[in-house]
Amino acid sequence: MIDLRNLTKRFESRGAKPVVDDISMTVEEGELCVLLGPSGCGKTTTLKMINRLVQPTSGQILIGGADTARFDIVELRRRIGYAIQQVGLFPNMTVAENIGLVPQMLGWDKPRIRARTETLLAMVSLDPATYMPAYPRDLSGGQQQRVGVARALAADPPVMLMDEPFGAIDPINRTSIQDEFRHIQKSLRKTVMFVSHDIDEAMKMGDKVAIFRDGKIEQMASPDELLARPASAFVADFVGADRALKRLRLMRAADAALEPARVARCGFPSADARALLRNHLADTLVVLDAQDKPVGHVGPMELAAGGATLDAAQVRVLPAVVRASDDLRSVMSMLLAHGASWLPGVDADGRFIGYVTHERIASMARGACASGEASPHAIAAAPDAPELATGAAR
Ligand SMILES: Nc1ncnc2c1ncn2[C@@H]1O[C@H](COP(=O)(O)OP(=O)(O)OP(=O)(O)O)[C@@H](O)[C@H]1O
Repeated sequence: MIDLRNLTKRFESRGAKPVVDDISMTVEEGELCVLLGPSGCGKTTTLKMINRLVQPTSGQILIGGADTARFDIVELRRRIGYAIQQVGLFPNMTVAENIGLVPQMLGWDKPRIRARTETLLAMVSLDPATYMPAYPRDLSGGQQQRVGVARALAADPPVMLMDEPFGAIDPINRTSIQDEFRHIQKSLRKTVMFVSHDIDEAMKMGDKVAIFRDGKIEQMASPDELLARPASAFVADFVGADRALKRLRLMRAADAALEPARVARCGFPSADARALLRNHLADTLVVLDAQDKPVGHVGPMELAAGGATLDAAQVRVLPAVVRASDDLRSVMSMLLAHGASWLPGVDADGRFIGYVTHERIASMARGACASGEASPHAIAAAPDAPELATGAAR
């Protein structure tokens, strides 16, 4: 846990006005907190006070409940991993030597350092055999930043400070390293303070986001809370006019899927299928195969044109399916691309989990439907609805 209490920093050259002004905040163990705000608002200075690259003017910094002012500075820095945009790899050392530096200072033996270096390189998706003997000049900017992250993790510090660590990476590689780092951070339960300029990065990475303004914290909250309820005009402005769309990125198709029982299968009585449509005030049924995977859909017209039971020839092709883990912004974009008002959601095995509709997503973006609440158009099955597909309902 990182606990900042009434932390203030004044630089003499900057006069009486503090650049960090009496801030208090707590980052719980295993949490990643992003410091976000305009240039010059004191984010980096806050970070640097934690590992004492900058000496606080006043206030307290506690790590794991202990006041860091009492720690020996070398010991303090060994306990805190630090990754910065400029990376700062030593050019005359190999990648392995760069990563092994702190473990070596801690007196680890060579086999342990080698094993750790191999694990960390694999973790950041760099092949250990190829990259351990390489020099920083042999690597791209993005690869250097990956090594920088591996080095910050080397001695397994409980706390990590990261200052725009992915800032120099192109957007495509940045997305993948953000995903990888978030996965590593969650699985290793590192407590991380992460400075960013990038609102999308902050919303994606942070358990909490602290919005800084002129050395003060304007609002600290979860990404969803910040987007849904910005505490001030400054925060609303900062998170952007498209905050409803940004919120959609934080939500998954699984949270939006509705009416998993509104389904049919080939061979089912057409009269029952029509009754199911009536009872749900719906104009379509997803048709499932024996494994509960969507194979198409039918509406009243197909049912009217067919015989007594539903036949494969009546089933219309689905334009696409949505995976449960897809974020709702991507789903919205799929709906628009296909000109569809809904698409079937499927789980990791391809089994139907429900309808993901345009209306439901719009309603979630507005915040009208917290997950779990019924959407206004979700009409529950009437008690006399035929039990066409109990096997598919979940
Ligand atoms: N050593 C220093 N001496 C004097 N002023 C400094 C020093 N370090 C930082 N500052 C000033 O303190 C203010 C806050 O700087 P800081 O680097 O913490 O901001 P930031 O929010 O991290 O900005 P950015 O996003 O641009 O990195 C700035 O106005 C900066 O010029």
